Amino acid sequence: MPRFAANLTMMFGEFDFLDRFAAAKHAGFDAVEYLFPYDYPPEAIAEKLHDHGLTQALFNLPPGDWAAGDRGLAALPARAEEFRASIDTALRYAKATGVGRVHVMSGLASRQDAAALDAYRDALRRVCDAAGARGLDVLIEPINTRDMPGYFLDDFGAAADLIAELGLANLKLQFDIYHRQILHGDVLMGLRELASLIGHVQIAAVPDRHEPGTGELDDMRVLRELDALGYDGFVGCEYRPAGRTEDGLGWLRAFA
Ligand SMILES: O=C(O)C(=O)[C@H](O)CO
Ligand SMILES: [Mg+2]
Repeated sequence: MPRFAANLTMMFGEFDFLDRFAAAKHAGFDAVEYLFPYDYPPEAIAEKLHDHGLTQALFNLPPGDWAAGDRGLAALPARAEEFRASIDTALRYAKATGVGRVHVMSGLASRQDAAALDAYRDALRRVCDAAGARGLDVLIEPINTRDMPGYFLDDFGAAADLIAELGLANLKLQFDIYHRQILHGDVLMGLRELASLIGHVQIAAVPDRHEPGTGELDDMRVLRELDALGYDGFVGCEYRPAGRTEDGLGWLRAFA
């Protein structure tokens, strides 16, 4: 049975970030994820997790300067030093929060650019090595280029090929159902074919990224498929609630 994690970057926006932990617990979640914890000291996050009995499911490595347009550093040869420093930062937060996996964003680059591809391979080897020594998995996530134009990793097949090529035991696929449907469709077959590579799943309705069950896919059927495949990892609820977060949780209560 998948375990659901509230994505505190997108959900519970009615509250300040540090108050979203309590709100998620109150709404029935036992786990949380978010994009970045770095605006807050690791101890502050750890305290919230502890106080509310929450498991940290996932967060991302620092992505560079998000406000200036960075969307990760891993495939950017000119930012290799910054990427190395970002691993140390993420691992400090990993230690404090007890998270079991971190997502590495590739950045904006072309996969046809040999230097970018080399930088990406090097970056993944490096982060998998450092994270693996602490028992953590590293995730890569194909992201659709309507939401993130120019994103390097915009193809599930390319992600699977890279994981196979690199052969790193703790490198896994972050299967975001929303991105998969926009990029390729064929969601159930994608889950079946890639099941052995999947280290984390996220869900949102397509195309508006609202609550599951409000878009073009039968999200309940997708979740049942995950269950049938024996997936017992986290499903991050990475959607923007159409209204108050709490009012839109009927889909979750219906599934659980
Ligand atoms: O956008 C997503 O789907 C993600 O999961 C990334 O972590 C951030 O863009
Ligand atoms: Mg995602």
